[in-house]
Amino acid sequence: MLELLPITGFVLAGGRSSRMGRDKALLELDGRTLTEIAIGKLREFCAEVAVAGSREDLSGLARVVPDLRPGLGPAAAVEAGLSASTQPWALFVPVDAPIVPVELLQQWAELVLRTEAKGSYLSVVGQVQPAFILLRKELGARIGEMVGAGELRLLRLWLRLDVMLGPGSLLAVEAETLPCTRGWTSTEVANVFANINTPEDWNSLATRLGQQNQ
Ligand SMILES: Nc1nc2c(ncn2[C@@H]2O[C@H](COP(=O)(O)OP(=O)(O)OP(=O)(O)O)[C@@H](O)[C@H]2O)c(=O)[nH]1
Repeated sequence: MLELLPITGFVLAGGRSSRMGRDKALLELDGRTLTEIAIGKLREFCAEVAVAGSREDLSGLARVVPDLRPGLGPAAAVEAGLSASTQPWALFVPVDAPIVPVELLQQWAELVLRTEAKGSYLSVVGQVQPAFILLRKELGARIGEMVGAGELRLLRLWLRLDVMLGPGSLLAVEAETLPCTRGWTSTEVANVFANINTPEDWNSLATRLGQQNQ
């Protein structure tokens, strides 16, 4: 069994799922919802696991932390999560990226927690994955100010935070450099981050996994 890290792991499970046309958090793969799949991964290495979103319907699965500013997107969920975290670090993963390997998340977190960094984001062949977020809890107030000032796009939030905290404070980790992706092509690495936004994305994932869409 892996050692649990001092992290509250949040599954980002709010949002409108408008492109999908049905609630992405409740889609099922192999008899488990995407929320259950994400929670299961975080439980393997995070000391606490919670759902970020105004989702009382998911409260049977884990502690639910409602958005402080509902309807404003994932940045507002990050604000709420940092404030509610019981651990010194908070990790956020989107519910709609169900095939990201747990080893990748865990190896990323272990690497970051060994550094002095204040936070980290993952990147894949030069592309930032803005919804995979690891931040020290102490950044909650600053993030709250930024979100309160209308900075709701995660990518812009990262850029501003980078400037505000100074060089080296945020660690960009390339997923290709983690031990668990050794020997993978860059396409294979990028593929595991593919998130599910539309029925077409969902069907092609199900086809790829050789499973029946439910
Ligand atoms: N807690 C919370 N999570 C959100 C919110 N908006 C999006 N998310 C989550 O963030 C991740 C990425 O969401 P998107 O696909 O960009 O947005 P979405 O609203 O779910 O879907 P669309 O309506 O199709 O854009 C998913 O895991 C969502 O569940 C929000 O307002 N609150």
